[in-house]
Amino acid sequence: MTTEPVRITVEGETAYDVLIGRGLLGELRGLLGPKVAKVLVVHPRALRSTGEAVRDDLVAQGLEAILAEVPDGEEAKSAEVAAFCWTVLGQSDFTRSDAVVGVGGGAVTDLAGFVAATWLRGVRVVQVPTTLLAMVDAAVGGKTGINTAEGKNLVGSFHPPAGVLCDLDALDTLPPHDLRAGLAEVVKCGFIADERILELVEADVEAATDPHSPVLAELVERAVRVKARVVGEDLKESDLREILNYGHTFAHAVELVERYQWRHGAAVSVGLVYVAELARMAGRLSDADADRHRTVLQSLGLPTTYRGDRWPQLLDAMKRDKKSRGALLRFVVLDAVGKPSRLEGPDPAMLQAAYAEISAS
Ligand SMILES: NC(=O)c1ccc[n+]([C@@H]2O[C@H](COP(=O)([O-])OP(=O)(O)OC[C@H]3O[C@@H](n4cnc5c(N)ncnc54)[C@H](O)[C@@H]3O)[C@@H](O)[C@H]2O)c1
Ligand SMILES: O=C(O)C(=O)C[C@@H](O)[C@H](O)[C@H](O)COP(=O)(O)O
Ligand SMILES: [Zn+2]
Repeated sequence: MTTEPVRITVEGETAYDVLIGRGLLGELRGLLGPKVAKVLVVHPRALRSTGEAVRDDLVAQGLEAILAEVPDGEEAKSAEVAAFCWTVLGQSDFTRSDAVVGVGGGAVTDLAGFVAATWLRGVRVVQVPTTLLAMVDAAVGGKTGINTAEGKNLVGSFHPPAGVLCDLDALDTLPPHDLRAGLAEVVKCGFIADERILELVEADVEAATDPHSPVLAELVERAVRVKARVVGEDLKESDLREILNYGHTFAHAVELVERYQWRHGAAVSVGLVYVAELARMAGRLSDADADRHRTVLQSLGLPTTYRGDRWPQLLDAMKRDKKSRGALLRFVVLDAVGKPSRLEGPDPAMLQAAYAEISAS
């Protein structure tokens, strides 16, 4: 069913719209802009038919559209896959007036954004996120990138999209564990900036995890509004944008140690509990607010503990977090719900003690 979409504008040097609704494919041509003649549609293997539907729709509107099928999940975020996309663009003579469309989860939108940012030093990209996580977070805000052997998102660029289409119909085929993974980023937004998100989850967890419920639609809208406000003010993460990285210092370390076999959202869930424990130990966060992290995330079926025998590897990975400055580890912490701040250079013993608090026995 097609309904009038919610439109959220992300401000900045080149403002763009995030559309949230159902049956939105018809909006894609408009977001691509009038000058575009050729489009590269990047999609994961699992979404071949969705990629083909997008391509056929663009062709029917007189554009030349070419598919680039990439691996599912985190495997798409590699230099090799980016190089494959550059080859397709080169062999198809893509110029600066052409565009890339990313159709998929956050891994694909990160890759597609990176390919668009680097091709001819930057062409337009429109994102069509198909996971909850990509709708509320990855596809919005212009952080693009790929992984290297040493860590997550270590190569990338800030390249805002020309538009984002969050078609909630895509969630119908999303496995429940992927829906939960997306909710971890929604909950993150609740803790850093919009307590109503936490209240909605606490009031009705069934509705929060039902892709057809108006509660989930409201959660998507609220999370996108948080992200849009933050990136609209600080695209390049000079300060404010760091709050979107809440829980991610530990989360990215878990993803690397687990060789990306954990979903990003699941790792974020554990990372949120870790950093809440750290803030509690540093005397910054109350017991009640720290406990609330565990309770809300557990109620959604998200992990809140991690194996207890990986400290050296986790610490090593955390040192390469982008918020680090030289040898100084920096964390986004909360002083209270909705009051993010920073914890710089915490005592190594406290870092390890917080790990002990979340370690599975
Ligand atoms: N750039 C940012 O600001 C930002 C923000 C948050 C996360 N991320 C990145 O996003 C990635 C995680 O994204 P994700 O959680 O969407 O995972 P994902 O992209 O790995 O997708 C998960 C799986 O779901 C499949 N899939 C996608 N849509 C589907 C659908 N509608 N139905 C059925 N299957 C579907 C994919 O093919 C994949 O196998 C990570 O790499 C993370 O670093 C980036
Ligand atoms: O948009 C941001 O800024 C974020 O930090 C959002 C995060 O949820 C996201 O996982 C992001 O990709 C992390 O970026 P990184 O700079 O830590 O690699
Ligand atoms: Zn994230």
